[in-house]
Amino acid sequence: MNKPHLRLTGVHRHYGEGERLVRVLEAADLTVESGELVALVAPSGAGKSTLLHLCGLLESPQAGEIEIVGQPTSRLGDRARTRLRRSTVGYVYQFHHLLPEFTALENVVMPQLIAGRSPKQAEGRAMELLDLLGVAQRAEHRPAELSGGEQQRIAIARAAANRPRVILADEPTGNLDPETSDRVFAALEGLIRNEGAAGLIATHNHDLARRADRIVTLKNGLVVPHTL
Ligand SMILES: Nc1ncnc2c1ncn2[C@@H]1O[C@H](COP(=O)(O)OP(=O)(O)OP(=O)(O)O)[C@@H](O)[C@H]1O
Repeated sequence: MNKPHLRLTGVHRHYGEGERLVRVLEAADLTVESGELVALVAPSGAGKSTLLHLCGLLESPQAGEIEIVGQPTSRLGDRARTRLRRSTVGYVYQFHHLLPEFTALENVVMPQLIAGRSPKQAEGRAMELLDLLGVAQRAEHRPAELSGGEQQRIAIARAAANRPRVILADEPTGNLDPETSDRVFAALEGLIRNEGAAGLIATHNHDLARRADRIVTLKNGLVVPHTL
């Protein structure tokens, strides 16, 4: 049975104060179930990155609750938040942020070693993911030796390495050509569905957004259903 792996209830997030006050989210609600892919489409400055940062426990709301796999996070201290984030959330950025001095394989192994997996287990999982994403033959290459699409698929493998229950992606195909965007999106989509993660992907690409189970946008500080 599907369970919500990600749930936001009454979330407020604003920046600045007085004349500089920017209200981004006001009592926003959002639920993403296991294995569900939700596309977030909204104009620049609407608050997509803010919403993803909140879901990924990289920022905190001023009010409201964010639950990850049923665990409320508003009262967690910094260490507990970091632990929960590392064990449950995979984050893919527009620019891959791979470590340049390490190979593709090492980049995917690293977060698993931090999570306490043995090097052998970590390598096995990393190769399985690189294979699934069609970049296994690039395992020993460093990021600078890879194309943009390959780098991004390795970043997806890294985000998925610890079997996160929540996969968040902020414009993951923003700097890729249409064909590569398609492959990268398909890779993310496959992982979310096969591994039963809750997926939230911000994208400006309407064709890709239409492949999601649902599309949402941000309006008057709320997360609302959207049709393209
Ligand atoms: N640290 C901050 N301090 C002040 N204002 C901020 C901060 N972070 C974001 N904002 C403001 O919050 C609003 C939402 O920003 P956000 O980056 O979430 O938008 P976005 O939809 O991701 O935009 P884009 O598509 O251009 O990346 C913007 O008006 C932005 O200026």
